[in-house]
This record gives sequence, C-alpha cells and structure tokens, in this order.
Amino acid sequence: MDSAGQRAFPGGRTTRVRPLVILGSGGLGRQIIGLAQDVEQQASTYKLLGFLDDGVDEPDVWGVPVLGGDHQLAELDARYVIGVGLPTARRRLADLAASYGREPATLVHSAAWIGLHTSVGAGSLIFETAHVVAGAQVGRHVMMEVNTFAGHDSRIGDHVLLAGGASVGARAVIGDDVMLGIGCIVLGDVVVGDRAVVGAGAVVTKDVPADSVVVGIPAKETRLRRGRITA
Ligand SMILES: CC(=O)SCCNC(=O)CCNC(=O)[C@H](O)C(C)(C)COP(=O)(O)OP(=O)(O)OC[C@H]1O[C@@H](n2cnc3c(N)ncnc32)[C@H](O)[C@@H]1OP(=O)(O)O
Repeated sequence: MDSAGQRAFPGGRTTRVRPLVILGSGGLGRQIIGLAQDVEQQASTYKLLGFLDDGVDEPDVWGVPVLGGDHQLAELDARYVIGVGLPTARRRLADLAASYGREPATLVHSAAWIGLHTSVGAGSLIFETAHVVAGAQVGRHVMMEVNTFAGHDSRIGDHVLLAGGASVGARAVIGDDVMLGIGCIVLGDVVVGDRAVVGAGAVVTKDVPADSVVVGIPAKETRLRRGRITA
C-alpha cells in the first residue's frame, strides 16, 4: 500500500484501501477479525484499524487496538461493521453511525457461497461456509454466521442475526430485527415477523407473528422467562 492508501496490482490497476473499525469487541466482534483479515487479503478493500467499544478499558483485544468508545466513530474517517449480535443493538448502532454520517462496510468471506441473482445489503457480514443461494435477498446489517443458509428466493430483513447453522428455506421471508438461534430451520414459504426470536434448534413450520418467541419442533410460541435474549 502506498502513502495515499492505494494498493497497486500487476498491470497498473490500483484500489483504494479504506480503514475499517468494528463496533463491539465481544465474542461476535472478535469473530469478525478473521473475516476482515480474509477480505483484506482477497480484495484489499479494507484495512482493520481496531475496535470501538464503550465497555472496554484494555488497549487491545486479541492484539487488535481498542481505539475508544462508539462515539469515536464521529472522529474517524473509517467504514464500520457491527460486532454485536442482538438485532435491536445492531439497529441502534447502525442508527448511531448514520447520525455521524458514516458508511458501513460489507464483508463477504472468500469461502462463503453467493449465488446468482442475489443481493447482500450494506453492512452485512457473510462468514465462511455461509450460503446465499440463487435469488436470495439479504438486507442491511445482517450477520450470517458459519454454516448458515439463505435458500433460493428467500428474503432476509435488516439487522437479522443468523446464528451458526441457522437455515432459511426457499421463498421464506424473514422480517427486520429477527434473531434466528443456533441451528434453527425455517421451512420454505414461511414468514417470520419483525423482531421475532426463533430459539436454538427450533423447526419453524408455519408463520411466526411479529415480536413473538418460538422454540421446539415444531416451533411453538413461548415467552422469554428471563426477559432478555442472550446472544
Ligand atoms: C455466536 C453465537 O453464539 S450467536 C448466539 C446465538 N444464540 C442462540 O442461538 C440462543 C437462542 N436463544 C434461545 O434459544 C433461548 O433459550 C430463548 C431465547 C429461546 C429462550 O430464552 P429464555 O426464555 O430466557 O430461556 P430460559 O433459559 O429461561 O429457559 C426457559 C425454558 O425454555 C426452555 N428453552 C430455552 N431455550 C430453548 C430452546 N431453544 N428450545 C427448547 N426449549 C428451550 C428451557 O429449557 C426452559 O424450560 P423449563 O422451564 O422447562 O426448564
């Protein structure tokens, strides 16, 4: 990379390398380090600067500098990605970043599968072994962890978390701010309403109302006993 932040490729082609920060340095935030490094090596579009995290006093996390709290994003000329899992927190951080005029980065691992006629919204994170199958539309600030699957012609809303192994069947529609727990399956053509939570291991066979919580096989509505979701 030269001093202007450009990287030269054989044949004289250059690309702008943009600084990147991760909002949140917890488990999901740390998971993004490897994703960012893969994108850096494959595409040379981003260079990871560090984390922003209000709750950390350490100078670094896993060797990646902690540059300050979330508000520091206002001062940094950097793209950002969201490193927290809960959809409501993902929405809050996206709104904060937008209020600072910052643009998100979209990171797709070189070992993810992105099919034909698909789209992946700004700020979304597609980890290794995730599959976005032909015709699927993935919204903004979605996190598709390892072994997740968006079936053909499915629609995934904004700020959705697909935890490891979660699968969405063909033509299914997942609303905004939905959490799909580890290893759950949403069958084809099913609609999951905004802000719903699908518990780990659930198999969703019929439509899920907005703001509801479903668990089990077949998935049935329940309520949160602890009043909160742990990501
Ligand atoms: C990288 C990452 O890891 S991202 C993190 C992704 N996180 C997940 O996938 C976790 C998803 N969360 C869950 O599945 C949660 O257990 C929830 C949200 C469905 C339920 O939360 P809570 O109501 O707080 O659960 P709590 O632990 O209090 O359990 C309440 C009851 O539901 C049962 N229960 C909890 N989760 C499930 C589940 N996924 N399937 C079936 N039953 C469940 C419990 O056994 C308990 O039953 P009991 O009263 O008979 O003992």
